[in-house]
Amino acid sequence: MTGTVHIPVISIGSEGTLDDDGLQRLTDACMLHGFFYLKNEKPNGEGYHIDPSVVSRAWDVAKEIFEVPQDAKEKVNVAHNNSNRGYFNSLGYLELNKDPNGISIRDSKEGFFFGSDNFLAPGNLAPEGKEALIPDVEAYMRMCMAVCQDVMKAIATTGLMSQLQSEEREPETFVNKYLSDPVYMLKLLKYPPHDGNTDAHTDYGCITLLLPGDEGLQICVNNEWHDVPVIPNAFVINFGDLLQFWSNSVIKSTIHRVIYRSADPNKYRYSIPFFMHPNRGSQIRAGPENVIDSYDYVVSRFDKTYAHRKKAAEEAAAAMAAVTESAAMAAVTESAAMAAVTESAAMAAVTESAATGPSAVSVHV
Ligand SMILES: O=C(O)CCC(=O)C(=O)O
Ligand SMILES: [Fe+2]
Repeated sequence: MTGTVHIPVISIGSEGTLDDDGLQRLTDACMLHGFFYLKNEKPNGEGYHIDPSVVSRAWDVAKEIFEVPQDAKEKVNVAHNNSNRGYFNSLGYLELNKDPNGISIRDSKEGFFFGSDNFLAPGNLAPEGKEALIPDVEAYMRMCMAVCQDVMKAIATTGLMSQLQSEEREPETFVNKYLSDPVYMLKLLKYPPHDGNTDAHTDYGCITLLLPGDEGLQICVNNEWHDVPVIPNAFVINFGDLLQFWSNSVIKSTIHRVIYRSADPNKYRYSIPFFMHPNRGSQIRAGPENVIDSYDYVVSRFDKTYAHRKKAAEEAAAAMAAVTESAAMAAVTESAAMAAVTESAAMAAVTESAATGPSAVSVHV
């Protein structure tokens, strides 16, 4: 069942700040469903926070990158690397469905993963012949990062994150400590016209900035599904599980999904979600005894969600175990060698002392 829910609309101008009305709407959005629309302009319609030409290039790339034969996509499949970059389809999902009514919809989209250099391993991928598209995606990601930093700065000032120390609520201090070099990733997604789906889920991290190319996004409120209609030239922003944890559940990470059905058999749905998380090494506090490492948390969610990541995590754990074992073996060998050296020194000393009679040299073995 679908109906409408209140999703605030907030305008942000080129300088990235919000007026009092914007801050109030942001507070409402955080506490209500953790979803809001972000208009890419000041309330009076002037000034762009994200350059429209960068957005328009991102759309061009989203469409063009899929226009290669399937085997060219498969050559850059995420399963072939440990950096979670490249092509994926929904065959590899392990954990998604969070529909409170237990209804699972077959995830049917395909996509390309991109990310910041500090996520797993640097270097973005595109199919052979499409490598020139990568800088446009990277430019778009940097723009998204700046917007998400501004939204997070504003949130830090609202008092909704009660675990922040008082000086951390100061926007520049907050950004310098937690978001100066954030971990981020982006997906270019393509949904088929007849049954384009993303199964019910919550996002993992802090903040998601979505460019939805068409209708289909829904959020789950009180066990019922509600449409999130497209507003032209507006992004949809929502918050993830890490921010919910960080704010002691004051900021909501709401279950959402995509169900796309087009009457036009040629009308695919494209969308571009961008996900941002704190700097590597950030310790996220929800209470004195409740602290997690943001990066470990995000990677562990990836490892649970995707078959290729689960495999990579298992291989990494096996490699770690082998290293630990060989280090243990080396330590054993070394200590045997040390013992042999010590023993032979002792023997030499004994021999020497036997030859020279009692001496002041004491030998510890
Ligand atoms: O495609 C969309 O509109 C939303 C996708 C989404 O929720 C996600 O990738 O986390
Ligand atoms: Fe999502």
